[in-house]
Amino acid sequence: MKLHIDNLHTIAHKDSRNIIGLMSGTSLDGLDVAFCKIKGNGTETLLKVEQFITVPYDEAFKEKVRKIFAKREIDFQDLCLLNPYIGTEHGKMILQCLQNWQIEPETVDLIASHGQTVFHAPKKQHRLAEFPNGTLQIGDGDHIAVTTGITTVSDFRQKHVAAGGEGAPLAVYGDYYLFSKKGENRILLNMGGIANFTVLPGNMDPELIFTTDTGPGNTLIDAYMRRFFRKPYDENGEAAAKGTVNGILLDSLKKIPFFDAPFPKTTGPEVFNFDYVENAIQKSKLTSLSRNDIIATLTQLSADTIVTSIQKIIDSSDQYTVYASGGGAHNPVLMAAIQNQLQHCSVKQLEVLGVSGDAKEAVLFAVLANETVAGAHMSFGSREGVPGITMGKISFPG
Ligand SMILES: Nc1ncnc2c1ncn2[C@@H]1O[C@H](COP(=O)(O)OP(=O)(O)OP(=O)(O)O)[C@@H](O)[C@H]1O
Ligand SMILES: CC(=O)N[C@H]1[C@@H]2OC[C@@H](O2)[C@@H](O)[C@@H]1O[C@H](C)C(=O)O
Repeated sequence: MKLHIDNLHTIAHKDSRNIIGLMSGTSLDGLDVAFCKIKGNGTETLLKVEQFITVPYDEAFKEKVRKIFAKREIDFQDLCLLNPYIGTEHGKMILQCLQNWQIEPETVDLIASHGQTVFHAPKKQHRLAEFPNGTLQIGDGDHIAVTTGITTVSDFRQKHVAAGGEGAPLAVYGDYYLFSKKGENRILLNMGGIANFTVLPGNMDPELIFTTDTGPGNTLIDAYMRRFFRKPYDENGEAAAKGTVNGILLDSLKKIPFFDAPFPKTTGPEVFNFDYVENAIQKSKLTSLSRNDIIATLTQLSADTIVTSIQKIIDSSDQYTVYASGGGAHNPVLMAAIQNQLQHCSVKQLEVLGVSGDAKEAVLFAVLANETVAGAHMSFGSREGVPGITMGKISFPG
């Protein structure tokens, strides 16, 4: 019975660990799989991303998840069944990736699985005094471990909540360990379904790092593209570029409690969804607005709320470099709208730091699992939203 613990002990003491990081984000585009070699831990972490792929979800898979995704009312059986189903499917996808990459499963030390967020309910959003922050990720780790035969670390967000956080953003830990640079003030901006950023001051003081979600990244654009253009997203911002931003709709979209709530804060498609946009359109009496104008306005909303959030946090006299990642970094209209408003910052792609912006979140979970097995205690001081903890639950395959 000691066997698994002995194995884990060996992994913890290895010079270099092979860890597969997995992320299935709010965009539901697919499973991001990053095969990483990681040495050291904490600020001494050395990372090499050996392989990366997004395994696309087929429509049937997406439909199954959408039945319960970010919904207040669901069929409880769907939730119960999807938890093992997603875990097993993710396990099978990993085995296929390993086969394609000609990597023997036995050489993988750990899988680090985020799972699929199905509901995110921070206290600031649910406002039920007797309940804490809540967040739920499914795609059970035991099923991944048994399917692949590889020890799996999963369900990272619960510890963050237990330690007083909202369960997100967790990127801040990976950002600090991998991308902090003495002498350069950095902002790591990720634009997935939801956008978030981490402020990494050039003095490396962990007490001064900061992170928050800002609101929509691509989730609203995607929802509108799906409904009206029958496309999964606005490829290269083409629809946005053909439209004109409507100021009245933009103002109406900004009038929700999330944008007035104090930082740090987190959110999800429970708030930023099709109905929220429809309500704003109805309230502004703009029902005949062209579809391209709506996409242009939604793109501007993402840019404005990202920029406003950054401006509220950093000192305008400080120079920052912004490193953008996530699918939104591929949208030139969104990127230009951000750069135009952040004149004193230079906005670059994360790739210039040697890590693919698409792989960043999957890599993050590999780094977090590395901390779970080999990390020492890190203190981030009293900064809200960044408790000094390790995260994740360990599932043995046998
Ligand atoms: N070429 C492109 N042009 C415009 N948008 C793009 C492009 N490529 C990807 N995207 C956008 O990026 C989205 C996927 O981003 P990403 O994979 O970072 O999100 P996610 O990880 O699912 O979300 P989150 O980080 O919120 O959990 C797509 O749904 C699309 O909106
Ligand atoms: C609850 C949840 O899944 N949140 C995601 C989501 O997607 C982006 C943003 O909202 C972020 O806060 C988080 O993911 C990243 C990986 C994070 O925790 O940093």
